[in-house]
Amino acid sequence: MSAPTGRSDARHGRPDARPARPRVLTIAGTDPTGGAGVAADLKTFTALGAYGMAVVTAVVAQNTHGVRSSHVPPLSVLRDQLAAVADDVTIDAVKIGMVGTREVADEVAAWLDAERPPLVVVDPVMVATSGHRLLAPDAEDAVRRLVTHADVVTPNLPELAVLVGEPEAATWPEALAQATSLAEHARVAVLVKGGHLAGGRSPDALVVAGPEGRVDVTELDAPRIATTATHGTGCTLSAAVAALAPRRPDLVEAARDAKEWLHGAIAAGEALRVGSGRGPVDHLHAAPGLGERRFTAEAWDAIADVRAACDDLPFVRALGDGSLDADEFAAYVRQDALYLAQYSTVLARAAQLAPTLEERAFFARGASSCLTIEAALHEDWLAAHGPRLDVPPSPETLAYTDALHRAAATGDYAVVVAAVLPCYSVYADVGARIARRLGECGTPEDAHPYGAWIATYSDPVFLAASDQARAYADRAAAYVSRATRARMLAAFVEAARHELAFFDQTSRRDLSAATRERVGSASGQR
Ligand SMILES: Nc1ncnc2c1ncn2[C@@H]1O[C@H](COP(=O)(O)OP(=O)(O)OP(=O)(O)O)[C@@H](O)[C@H]1O
Ligand SMILES: Cc1ncc(COP(=O)(O)O)c(N)n1
Repeated sequence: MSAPTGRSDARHGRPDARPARPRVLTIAGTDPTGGAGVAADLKTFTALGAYGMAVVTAVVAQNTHGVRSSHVPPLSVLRDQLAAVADDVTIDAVKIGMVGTREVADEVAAWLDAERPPLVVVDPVMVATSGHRLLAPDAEDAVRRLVTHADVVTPNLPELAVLVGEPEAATWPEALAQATSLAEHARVAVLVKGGHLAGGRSPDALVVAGPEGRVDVTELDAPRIATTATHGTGCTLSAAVAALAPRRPDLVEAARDAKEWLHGAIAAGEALRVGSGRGPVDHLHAAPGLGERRFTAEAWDAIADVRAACDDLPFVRALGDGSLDADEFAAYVRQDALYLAQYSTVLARAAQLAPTLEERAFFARGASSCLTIEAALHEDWLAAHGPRLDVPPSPETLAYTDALHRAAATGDYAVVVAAVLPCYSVYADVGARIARRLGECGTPEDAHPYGAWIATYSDPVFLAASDQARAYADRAAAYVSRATRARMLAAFVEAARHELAFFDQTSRRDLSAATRERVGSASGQR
């Protein structure tokens, strides 16, 4: 089982009242070149769709070559900043970076005790990539205490060694053993970072100690990128976990997405040409640029052939002009009912993975209404228009539902939303054109044999749901890596092609004849 995402919003007692953008606070030091500390954290929050806030613990004169000086303002300055934020703003998550001194660490720990933010990520910053100390040696105990106030701690290998009081791990298994020991003793999830290991991989792992001595280890592996853009990677990863965790079902999903997103940022970092030392990562690598196309606009263009082909299908034409054989229609409806039962479970998965309460509710309602419609199809339409036929799912139905289940199995919300989208949009699109043609012919809906059915295509409630699903897909696509966006597009196109095959199935394999045979043998009438 995965770790919970965090405590409920005890202070405000209204976890459900969270807006779509989590309000995330960083408490950290500065970097005037913008690669690490609060600057990196605020860029990360913004790039990942969170609202960012910052409390400064230390003013650090540093660049891509190293730290020149560091100044920790009087404690009252820290206290006033923390109070100014907490007195006014509901905080959904906190990321803590450089604390610098024992006094700052203890002050922040006391503030966490008083405020109890729903999610706390501690990056136990001790030494910069350049080798300069960012934590006073006598502050290590205070950082160990601070870690016990966190939900997640994100040490690199030297920091992990200090936290557990052992020599630095030389191998990944040693690092995992130390992370397990920290998770068990400090009762905190440990996102241990293997960036300092030698070799071609840069492994991380989320280690969570559960009840009765159980420990869950989720490895998050990635190839090591040959680059100089590694300044601020630790700051960026912990900030990404804080920004994503309020909108992910658990910490595993948040850590996985944070790592994937950071990987893209590291890969794009050198192209920024910032500084001549170890440069920053590109926090904007996955953000939609000005004028960049929405995912659904791109996806819609990618299935232009499918949409045109739908209009030309004999089934769609006959449905539109009312000449469709009633048995053929019944065979289609039966497959639709079988499809909807499966589609419902995939919508339920989307609800489970959805980042916001609003999206969770939307997809859960969708899952529920699929079952209602499916039951109605059985009870009403098939009962009224022919005997109930327990036909198995057709190859087209199976192929479509298998593709949807595969998308659901990725556990990636963005991919699942893309896969379920054609059932909304292609259906609405084809239906709108059939309904328009009906209107142009002057045929009233109630005079058309399938008028009631066609009316469901253009039902305003269904069209609004279709628009909403599109908006959610665009929102999901705005904060994913290019690789995930490509997976979204592939899932969308595949599902759209299955929509086409689904519409075509009765004419293609003459299910109507098979249906007639069954009807004949079942009822002895034809
Ligand atoms: N060259 C690289 N290629 C791919 N991923 C990397 C690379 N270097 C670091 N990472 C990743 O960046 C994150 C930070 O790792 P690292 O172990 O360097 O932490 P850190 O030392 O706290 O970072 P910082 O450089 O900010 O001090 C981890 O997710 C790690 O796997
Ligand atoms: C204010 C601040 N916080 C953290 C780091 C660590 O980042 P890195 O190890 O990449 O230099 C830093 N350099 N400055």
